[in-house]
Amino acid sequence: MKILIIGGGGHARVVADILLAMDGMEPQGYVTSDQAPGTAGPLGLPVLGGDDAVGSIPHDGLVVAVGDNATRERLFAHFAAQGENMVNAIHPSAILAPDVVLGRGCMVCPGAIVNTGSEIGDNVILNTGSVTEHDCRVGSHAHVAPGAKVAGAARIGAGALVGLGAAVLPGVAMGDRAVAGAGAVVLGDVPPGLTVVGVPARPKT
Ligand SMILES: CC(=O)SCCNC(=O)CCNC(=O)[C@H](O)C(C)(C)COP(=O)(O)OP(=O)(O)OC[C@H]1O[C@@H](n2cnc3c(N)ncnc32)[C@H](O)[C@@H]1OP(=O)(O)O
Repeated sequence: MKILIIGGGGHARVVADILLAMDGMEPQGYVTSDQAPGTAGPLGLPVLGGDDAVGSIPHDGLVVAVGDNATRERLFAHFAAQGENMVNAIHPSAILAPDVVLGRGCMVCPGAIVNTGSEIGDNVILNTGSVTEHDCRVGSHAHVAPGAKVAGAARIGAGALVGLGAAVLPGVAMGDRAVAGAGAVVLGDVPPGLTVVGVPARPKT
């Protein structure tokens, strides 16, 4: 499948690396206006042009490769509304239990683990070495950052961020667009939009 990578930053480079490691995926290059079309991009893939170029480049699907949740959500909605095939980029070293339900346009990075009974929405990032335990629900456009751990039956709301190395305890619910800062240990539910930090996690002042 010929795949376009929407974005041109570090996150896009990681998506490119994942697609290159997958069987049957042929990443075509980066869709970004930050560099001139035709420029050689990272990992030997070209810069194809800005978002307007997508319609004129032959492809079978695309991945929105932007780390910021709100921007990724906006771009996902834009391209999904145009009928694009939003494909999942799943590194071969990631481990997903056979019954995991994965949405569209997700990125599952090297070493990420998703255990049995979990349901992952659309456009979610499960970053390097993250653990999403059994029976979790991860809402669309959320991000479980590198090394973060989400314990059994926890709920991660749409557009929420579980920061680098953070831990969310069993059954805890993080609301939509809530943020657990890097290293936080989240013991109780977090209201939508609230940022918590520290051990134990408390609202950021
Ligand atoms: C491949 C990749 O790289 S994926 C990267 C994924 N990204 C992440 O995991 C980043 C997670 N983000 C964080 O942890 C951020 O620090 C946030 C979102 C919690 C806060 O960011 P900001 O709102 O910019 O906060 P800011 O840096 O201004 O700090 C505000 C206060 O919170 C404290 N603080 C910030 N982050 C943390 C944290 N993770 N743990 C404890 N305290 C923190 C600061 O020390 C500061 O305290 P002070 O006012 O007493 O000096």
